[in-house]
Amino acid sequence: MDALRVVVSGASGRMGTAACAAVEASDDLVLVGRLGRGDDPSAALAGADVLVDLSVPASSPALVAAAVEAGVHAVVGTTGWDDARLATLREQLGGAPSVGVLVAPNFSVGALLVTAFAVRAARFFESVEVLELHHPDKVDAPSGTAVRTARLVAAARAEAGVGPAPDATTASLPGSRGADVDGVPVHSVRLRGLVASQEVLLGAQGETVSLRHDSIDRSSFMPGVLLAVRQVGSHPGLTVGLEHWLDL
Ligand SMILES: NC(=O)C1=CN([C@@H]2O[C@H](COP(=O)(O)OP(=O)(O)OC[C@H]3O[C@@H](n4cnc5c(N)ncnc54)[C@H](OP(=O)(O)O)[C@@H]3O)[C@@H](O)[C@H]2O)C=CC1
Ligand SMILES: O=C(O)C1=N[C@H](C(=O)O)C[C@H](O)C1
Repeated sequence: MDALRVVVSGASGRMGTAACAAVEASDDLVLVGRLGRGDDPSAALAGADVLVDLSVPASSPALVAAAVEAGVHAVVGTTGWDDARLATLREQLGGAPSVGVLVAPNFSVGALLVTAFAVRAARFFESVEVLELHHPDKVDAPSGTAVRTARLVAAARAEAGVGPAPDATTASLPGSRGADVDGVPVHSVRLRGLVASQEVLLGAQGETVSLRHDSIDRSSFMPGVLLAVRQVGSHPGLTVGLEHWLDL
C-alpha cells in the first residue's frame, strides 16, 4: 500500500512540531506539507490525502473547508469548534460524501478514558464540576476537552433524570463559580509548567470521586494523532471525538 500523504497546519506550533515529527517517524506516512499562518493551503492540499490541523480556532474552519473542497480527509485537533461551526462543516460534507473529517478535542487515550469514566459516573452523583489546568500560552478557555466532558456529563445526567447540582451561592465575584457549560461549572487554571490536565469532581452524600488526567508531555497525543490519520479515510462524514474509533 502507498504511504498516506499528510499535510500539517500549525506545523511550527507546539503540537504541529510534535505531529510533523511523529508523521516523519512513521513508515506508512509521508509528510508532504507544513502550513503556517498566511500560507495558501491549496498547493499543499493538492498533493495530500490527509490534513492534520493543529492551528488556532480562528483559522481552523477555513483550513478544514479547503481540505474538504479538495477531497482531502481531515484530522482536526484545533479546539474552539462550537455547534454552529460543526453544523456548517456537516453541511459541506454532505456534498463530499467520500471525505472523512474527525474533530477531536483530545487525542490522548488517558484523557478520553477520564471523560468516559465521568460520563459513566455522572448519574450516581448529585454534584459535578470540571477543573482544567493548562500552560499559560493556551488561547482558548475552557479547554475543548473540558467543554466536551461537561456536555457529555450533562447529557448523561439529563438522561438519568438527575436535577441541577446543589449550590447555595447567592453572592459571588464574577467568574468565581466557573463557566456554565450545560449546567456543569468548568474552572480554568493557566499555570507555567503545566501541559494539559483535567479533573472531574463528583460528589454525593458522604463521598466524593476525583477523576484526573495529566498530559505531562505532548507525546501523549501522538498515538491518537497517528491512529486518526490512518483511520479517517475509512470514516466518511463528520466524527466528533476520537473515542468513537477506540474500543473504550
Ligand atoms: N486535540 C488534542 O489532543 C490537542 C489539541 N490542541 C489544540 O491544538 C491547537 C494548537 O495548539 P498548540 O500547538 O499548543 O498552539 P501553538 O500556538 O503552539 O500553535 C498554533 C500554530 O498555528 C499557527 N497558525 C496560526 N494561524 C494559522 C493559519 N491560518 N494556518 C496555519 N497555521 C496557523 C501558528 O502560527 P504563528 O506561530 O505564526 O501564530 C502556530 O504555529 C489548539 O487549538 C489546542 O487547543 C493542543 C493539544 C492537544
Ligand atoms: O491547548 C492545549 O494544550 C490543549 N488543548 C486541547 C483542549 O483544549 O482540550 C487538548 C489538551 O487539553 C491540550
